[in-house]
Amino acid sequence: MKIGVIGLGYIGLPTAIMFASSGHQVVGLEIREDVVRKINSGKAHIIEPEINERLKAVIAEERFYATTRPEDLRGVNVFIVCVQTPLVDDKPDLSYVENAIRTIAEVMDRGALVVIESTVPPGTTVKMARLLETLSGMREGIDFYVAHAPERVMPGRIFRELVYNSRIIGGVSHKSAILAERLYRSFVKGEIYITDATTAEMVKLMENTFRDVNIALANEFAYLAQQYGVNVFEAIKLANTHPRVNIHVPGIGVGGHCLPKDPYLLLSNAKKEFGLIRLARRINEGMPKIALALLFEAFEQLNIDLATSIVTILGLAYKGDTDDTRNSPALKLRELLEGKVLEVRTYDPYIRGTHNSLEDAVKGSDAIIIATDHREFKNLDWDKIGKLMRTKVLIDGRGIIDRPPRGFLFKGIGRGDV
Ligand SMILES: NC(=O)c1ccc[n+]([C@@H]2O[C@H](COP(=O)([O-])OP(=O)(O)OC[C@H]3O[C@@H](n4cnc5c(N)ncnc54)[C@H](O)[C@@H]3O)[C@@H](O)[C@H]2O)c1
Ligand SMILES: CC(=O)N[C@@H]1[C@@H](OP(=O)(O)OP(=O)(O)OC[C@H]2O[C@@H](n3ccc(=O)[nH]c3=O)[C@H](O)[C@@H]2O)O[C@H](CO)[C@@H](O)[C@@H]1O
Repeated sequence: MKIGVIGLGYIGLPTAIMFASSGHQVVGLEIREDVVRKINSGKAHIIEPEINERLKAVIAEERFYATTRPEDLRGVNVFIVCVQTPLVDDKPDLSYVENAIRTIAEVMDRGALVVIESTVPPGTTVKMARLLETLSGMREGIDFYVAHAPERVMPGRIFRELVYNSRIIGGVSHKSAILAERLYRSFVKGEIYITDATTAEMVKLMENTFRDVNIALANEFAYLAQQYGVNVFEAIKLANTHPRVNIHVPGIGVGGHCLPKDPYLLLSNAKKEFGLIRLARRINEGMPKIALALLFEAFEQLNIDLATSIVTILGLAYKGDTDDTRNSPALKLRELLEGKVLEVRTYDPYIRGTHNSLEDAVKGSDAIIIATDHREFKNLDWDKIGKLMRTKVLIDGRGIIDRPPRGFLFKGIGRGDV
């Protein structure tokens, strides 16, 4: 097959590489010129295990290249849409998907298969198929085919999960789903389940909403544990010994491109709702404030003047071992602190523009707030760090410190025991 992948981000680039290494000829269309240049030089612009080796291999075999020119998609049999679907002013911004569809309409031949991998509100894939019909004058299910194949991979494990995860494929027509199933079989070893496009859209959104609501429940438990003098992590470990209980991990918040917006995408086309999903969102969005309250409490206990204090945030990424800062609670925390304290510093080994070294970031600082569970932060030498600080306050927003380090005033989300 000749495949065109539209949007070479966290999902599109690994997907393009995967199809190319499974024997297809792949062209990646990307609007960002800097990204195209970097990719064609054999270097990925995102952090993901194995990505650079795999990218170099498919470029060397001449199975893949990136381009900004839509004309390069002429002659393609399969289009895969992997563009972003963010929220803007609390509403889904589907303009990237729509633009991709308009590009496809200009270059698509009869018989083409169009797969939307981007996460979209229920009803979008059918709407996009109708738009393609209007723009091309051809009929879906007869002249061209449209399916939704939502992506379920977890950053950090993308190349493994692309192969071994099960997939849901929803066709606008049944034939579209069958064609898409055949396509994904070129590398998927997991199950492939076929359904209609709107069900597939809802399944994807339900999965992420399930996770978000469960994290909100864990966060509520953490807040209660703080008041009851309980270590919530110990309590969760014990509760999870029940055969039907699986409480998630509480923390400073829920970031990333997906979980903070997918529950809203799920609600966006509905007229009525019960409110649970929205409440869970509000709880998770409010968690940076809970971490901040712990900091203020600690400063009050030590009589530290907030206005002249220096606070260091460890981690800017939305979760451990990634460089992705989209919707990161650490950014929200920084925003909340700015203007209230004398200086807010950040250190993230994966992110340029933060302090160059941990030592640099903590020297003379009054407090450290752990906002990301990077591997590097799990076994730090707290004695050494403490010696560099002006005042030794440590707030754990990610439950990665089991025993409070000596000499520190330690507080943590869910740590009512300290
Ligand atoms: N990141 C994840 O972990 C993840 C996992 C599963 C599903 N998803 C979903 O997949 C989709 C993509 O997410 P992502 O994280 O890869 O986003 P991303 O922002 O990393 O990548 C999207 C890319 O598409 C490009 N683009 C936008 N419009 C374009 C156009 N018209 N033509 C060519 N290129 C265009 C952008 O420049 C960008 O590089 C979203 O809907 C997301 O919800 C993401
Ligand atoms: C249903 C599901 O599994 N979906 C996954 C999810 O992937 P993700 O990269 O967004 O990763 P998460 O691990 O969910 O983290 C998000 C944020 O929640 C915080 N968190 C997490 C677990 C917890 O118990 N307590 C927390 O506080 C964490 O720190 C981070 O800020 O969406 C992708 C895109 O759709 C999916 O493809 C992928 O399958």
